[in-house]
Amino acid sequence: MSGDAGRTIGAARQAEDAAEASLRPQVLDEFVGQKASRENLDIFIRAARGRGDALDHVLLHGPPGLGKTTLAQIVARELGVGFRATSGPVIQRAGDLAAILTNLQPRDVLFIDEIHRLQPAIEEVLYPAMEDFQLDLIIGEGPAARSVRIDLSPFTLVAATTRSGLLTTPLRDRFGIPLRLVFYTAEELRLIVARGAEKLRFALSSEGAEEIARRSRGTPRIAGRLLRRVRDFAAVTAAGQVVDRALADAALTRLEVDALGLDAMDRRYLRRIAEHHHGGPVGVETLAAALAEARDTIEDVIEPYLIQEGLVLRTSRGRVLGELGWRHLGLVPPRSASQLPLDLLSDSDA
Ligand SMILES: Nc1ncnc2c1ncn2[C@@H]1O[C@H](COP(=O)(O)OP(=O)(O)OP(=O)(O)O)[C@@H](O)[C@H]1O
Repeated sequence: MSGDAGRTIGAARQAEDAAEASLRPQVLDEFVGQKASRENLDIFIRAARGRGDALDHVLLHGPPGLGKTTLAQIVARELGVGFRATSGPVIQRAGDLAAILTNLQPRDVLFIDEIHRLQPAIEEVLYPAMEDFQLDLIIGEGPAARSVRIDLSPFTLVAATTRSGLLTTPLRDRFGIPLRLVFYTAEELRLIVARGAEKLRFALSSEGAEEIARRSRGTPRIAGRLLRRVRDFAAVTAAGQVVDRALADAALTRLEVDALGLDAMDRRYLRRIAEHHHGGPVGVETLAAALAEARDTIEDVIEPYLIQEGLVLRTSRGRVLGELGWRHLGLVPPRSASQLPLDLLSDSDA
């Protein structure tokens, strides 16, 4: 029974992944938004290509679904080199990383997702590999152990993390090109949605695209997902019609995506702070336990957008519901909530 359920979820996930891949931009020019990062990358890629060198190592950081994997693939394509992908938690032993590194061709791109989850011992193997394209391995154990040095082809490490604050300083310092990805504007997302609809041969009006974009939490991955769900909804309820704003709104409302683009989980989070903690401050661990979510999910997936939109504030004493948060829930903020705490934490203090 559980095996079947696992297969079903696996199959659904695979279908979603395939649908997502079909919407991925292939070259830098097709990549919408992230102007500063895109322009910097463009210059560094041209320079590396001109010199025939490997591009310097790139660190992409920012919330999930903003295009880190997509950009890494584009970097390899623009450089005209091979692309190899892995992720921090998958690399269990130094030998796993050594096998990947020794198989790279000159100037290849190695993408490591979730690099903040790399084990410290493996991180140490990465330092000389990144700096001098050399691998120092210990072979054998005890008195017979000896160290061997292997030369690697020059390569580019493109690493992604949702939390650059969790990286050790020596690792962070080894990336010559650190790029921070930010939430997309509604206009950028409208363009992504309109192009996606074109690729899916789905008749969506400009206002329909705008409605989906506005409710995508600043995130292309969510925009792509909502676009596919609106298409499903329209195919059943309004076959053959151009999907306009009203139809998009009806589909999104049915999906419980509200006017600000928040989903049921976002609202549970906000309501918890309002109703159980009088608007906060409340610690993230307390919220995670109450909502039965991992702390990482709260901090990486739920909070960044709510904080950016001013619905929630992060203070040294915990999370506080902002006035907008109260209003969004249709509640009146208690008088003290309008006095903003002065000890707000900056983005990097997690
Ligand atoms: N700038 C963009 N223009 C168009 N589509 C984009 C853009 N960025 C991302 N996408 C789309 O959003 C989806 C998610 O992108 P991607 O997998 O690269 O995100 P990510 O930041 O690597 O997320 P995660 O770190 O969670 O894997 C992809 O389907 C991709 O097509």
